[in-house]
Amino acid sequence: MSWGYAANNGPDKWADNFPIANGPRQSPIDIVPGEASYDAGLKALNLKYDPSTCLDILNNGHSFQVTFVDDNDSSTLTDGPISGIYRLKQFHFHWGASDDKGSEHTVAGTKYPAELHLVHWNTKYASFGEAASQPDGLAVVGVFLQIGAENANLQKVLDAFDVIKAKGKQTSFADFDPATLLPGCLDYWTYDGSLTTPPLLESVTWIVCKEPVSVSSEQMAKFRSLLFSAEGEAECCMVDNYRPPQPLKGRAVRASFQ
Ligand SMILES: NS(=O)(=O)c1c2ccccc2cc2ccccc12
Ligand SMILES: [Zn+2]
Repeated sequence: MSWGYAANNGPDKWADNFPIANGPRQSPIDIVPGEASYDAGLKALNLKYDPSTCLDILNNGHSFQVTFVDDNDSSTLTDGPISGIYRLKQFHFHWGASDDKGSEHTVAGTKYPAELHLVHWNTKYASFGEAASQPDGLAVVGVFLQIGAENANLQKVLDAFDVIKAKGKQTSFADFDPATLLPGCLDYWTYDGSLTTPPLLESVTWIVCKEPVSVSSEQMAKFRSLLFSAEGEAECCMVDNYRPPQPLKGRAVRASFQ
């Protein structure tokens, strides 16, 4: 039985096969703005993405992801809370069965309907896979989605869903600029954490933007048209693919803004 988000293989069961699920730096967390400490030493995020590195879009059975060519420094994250150069590998989302839940991080208990994750790896390591096992190997930028106006940039991604409805489906996806999914203001909270899905490796510097971007309720319905299940299996809607907040265990959450 592989991991998932159902009652029999979901977040409460992950520790059975991945004991790190109860580790000291697990993600996501509830971010309490009043308890975050402003750090004047934190630099502004420097995200430089090249749309020509966009490769394909895949339904991996847990979410969908847009993958990028990462054999050069065309699409990178630098500055912010990290040192060195981190390359963009993929982005994906987490969302709920209804608009009142879906994000992984929460803000003083507030859940957003969805959360975007832009996954980057530290080029001091030879590959993504090697970086994923290092405490400073990965950096994920999280962006909350809130219900509002239709997001025309996001729509380009949603328009590809019809051909990746089932688990394992993949199609080419070119010339997409993920920077168009970022909020205008890049103020952020940052803390040391983990992948929010098995293997839950504690190798992620989390960078969570304070400002959400908009998504319409109709667009949220489109997210929910994807399937966890593969072709030929009983159809299972891809919804509620989020891990709930985990214990902070003494970690500091820093803010790049006052
Ligand atoms: N939710 S997540 O960003 O932790 C995450 C990854 C994070 C770092 C590296 C690889 C990751 C792959 C994921 C694949 C599916 C869902 C979340 C994933
Ligand atoms: Zn994620």
